[in-house]
Amino acid sequence: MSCMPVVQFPTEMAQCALFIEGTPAGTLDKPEVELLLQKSTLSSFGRGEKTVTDPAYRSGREIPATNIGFGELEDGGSRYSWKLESWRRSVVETMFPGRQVTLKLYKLVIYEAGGHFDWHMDSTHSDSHHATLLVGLNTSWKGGDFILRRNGVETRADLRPQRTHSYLAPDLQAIAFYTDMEHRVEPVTEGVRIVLQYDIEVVTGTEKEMAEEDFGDYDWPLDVVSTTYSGRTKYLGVVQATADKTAVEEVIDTIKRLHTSGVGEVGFALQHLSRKASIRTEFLKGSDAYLYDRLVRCGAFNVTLRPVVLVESGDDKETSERFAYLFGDYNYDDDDQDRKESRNYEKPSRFHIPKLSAIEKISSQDYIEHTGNESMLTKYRYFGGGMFVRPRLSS
Ligand SMILES: O=C(O)CCC(=O)C(=O)O
Ligand SMILES: [Fe+2]
Repeated sequence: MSCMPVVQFPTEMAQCALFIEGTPAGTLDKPEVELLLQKSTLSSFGRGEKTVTDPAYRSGREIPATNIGFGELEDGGSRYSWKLESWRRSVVETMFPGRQVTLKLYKLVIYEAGGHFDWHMDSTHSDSHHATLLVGLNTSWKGGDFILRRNGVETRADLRPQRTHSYLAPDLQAIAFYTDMEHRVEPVTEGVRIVLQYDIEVVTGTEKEMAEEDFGDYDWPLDVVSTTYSGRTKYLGVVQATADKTAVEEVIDTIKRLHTSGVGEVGFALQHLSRKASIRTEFLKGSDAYLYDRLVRCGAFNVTLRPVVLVESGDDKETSERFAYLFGDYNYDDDDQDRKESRNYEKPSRFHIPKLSAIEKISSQDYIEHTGNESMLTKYRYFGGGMFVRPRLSS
């Protein structure tokens, strides 16, 4: 098992003060609901390249990050920054081991009775934005469960504060998930549901080196992740959909066998979707990151990542076969710079992709129509990637 696509964790009630446009609006454990409602605007969402409002699809209100401030009620220390750092660590340990990540507040969302948000993947706000963190504030509501879906497996999460012991104050609930996880918010039937939403960004290159100098080394080896995670997760369905060690060893053996039998290159689809520009080793997630790591570490392979496109062989959904081709090789405008630069890269043959693959998902009309919080320019849309494995020539 490796880095997890979703993690839920409790976080102690924080008494840090909340400000909206500079006006005190209570604390995270006692927000001024009326004021928050007053300061909020109707939420829209992305429908392809357009941003629209449609209460049948999404009904809710929001306050953008630029209008939100945090402070301390009590003297000493910086409670909000401590909270933020503890959330960040929880996310790194479980979802991005060995990476440096930052949390950026995106907005505060409010759902009153009737409020809901139908299935979507979150729109991404930069090439390094790879996951979302939600923290439910201490208000009371009924309904409004948060449902995640991956490979057809649905998991339910409740962001209402929860008590671990009758004599303790309830904990706030946080949940983080990769942006390409489909999710929805069920209708709230009573009360008001208020959630802080953060973009989780993966820091790379020189930015990363600077951050490491500042904060020391927070990197955790992949193998501790399963231990860290097992105490926390309820998401068995999702866990099973990620790679396990045995499966990875089998994949390695199979690739070696294919290479020995004369196959020059073995290609397969990445499990996780991202922007085309984010199909890079430093942004690999979940089982993709784990598998890549194993393939490279075993020393026998050269591994490349490429954007791929899905092509179906026939009109009939049941009998047609799905193949992936390198982006640019199949009736596509050949303006992809990466590809031009890799002219000496020999074309791999097309490869099969399984029925439930993520790449198939983004080809569906449903996905094209719903792109999260806002519209997505075509170049920023979710894209499928492929991992291509050649034998490493021994010198
Ligand atoms: O309110 C929530 O739990 C999350 C809402 C959501 O999915 C979104 O705003 O993208
Ligand atoms: Fe979302």
